[in-house]
Amino acid sequence: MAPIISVKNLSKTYGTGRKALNGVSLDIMGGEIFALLGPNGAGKTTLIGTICGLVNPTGGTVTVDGHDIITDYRAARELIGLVPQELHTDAFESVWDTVSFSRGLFGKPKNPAHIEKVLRDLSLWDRKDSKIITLSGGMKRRVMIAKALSHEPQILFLDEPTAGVDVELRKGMWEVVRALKATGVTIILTTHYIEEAEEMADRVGVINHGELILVDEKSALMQKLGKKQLKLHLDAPIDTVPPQLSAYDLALSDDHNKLIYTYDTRAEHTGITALLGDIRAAGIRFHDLDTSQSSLEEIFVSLVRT
Ligand SMILES: Nc1ncnc2c1ncn2[C@@H]1O[C@H](COP(=O)(O)OP(=O)(O)OP(=O)(O)O)[C@@H](O)[C@H]1O
Repeated sequence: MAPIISVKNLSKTYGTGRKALNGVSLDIMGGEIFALLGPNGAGKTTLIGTICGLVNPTGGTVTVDGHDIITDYRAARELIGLVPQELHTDAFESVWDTVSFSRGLFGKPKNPAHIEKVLRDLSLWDRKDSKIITLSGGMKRRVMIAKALSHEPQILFLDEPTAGVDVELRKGMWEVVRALKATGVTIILTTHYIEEAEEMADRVGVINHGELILVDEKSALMQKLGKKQLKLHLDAPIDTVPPQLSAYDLALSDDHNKLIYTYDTRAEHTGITALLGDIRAAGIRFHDLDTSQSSLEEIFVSLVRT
């Protein structure tokens, strides 16, 4: 199957000299949900903006369903719906009008049946006559999606769809995105939340300093990223990790008061039970323990290092 989006050796250097994309190549397959992960300033918005024709690349090519985004801009852009990070709609317009207007911007003839379907799919139908200003935050975000879907695109870009929303709303948004996938729309989303990528994506790409450092099936990536740490607070400091515990690859904190065990949350056996038994056998006592999950930021750092 040919990819619906094909990015080849894409580069972008802004007028300031800032290199935001450096030789990015990526194929997106029709019907998949692709999550683009990356720390602030990694180049996610620049990559999306370039594919959507909002940012001019300085090198490389992008085709959308075979249409070059520069030489065949209109055809490429028509296939794409973009939901930007910020909500900017006219607060005093009705839901129906604002979504219908978005369709008009693409020069598409009126199609009330499609607008109705989009609003129903996004659970906005009973608010179609409400002014945007009267809607909750979650509804406003769904209006942004409805606007992006108004011209019947095959591909939907969501830039940080759940940034700053509470857990409840985030879950609602995930359901909306899953339902859209079921209608055959290809979805590319950017996120800081590893949980979001884990919940939704078929594949995940990690971008850092303008380079795509990893693209993988979600399940494979989560295996690599799903590291947790167990910290044991010792009764008394120790000089070194005793040799009989060498199999666990333990680290000793700088103050020699804590033993740190890194394990894989998704492995069948974490090894914690055996470790605690062997620590006791080695005569080491501890009075407290805690666990922590590596943050996305830390994961990126470790990915970049390897
Ligand atoms: N219009 C611009 N002019 C100059 N530099 C820019 C411009 N837009 C972005 N940059 C720079 O390019 C780099 C990539 O920015 P980009 O917005 O693509 O990152 P991002 O991964 O989307 O970050 P965030 O998660 O903060 O949105 C950053 O260093 C940013 O400061």
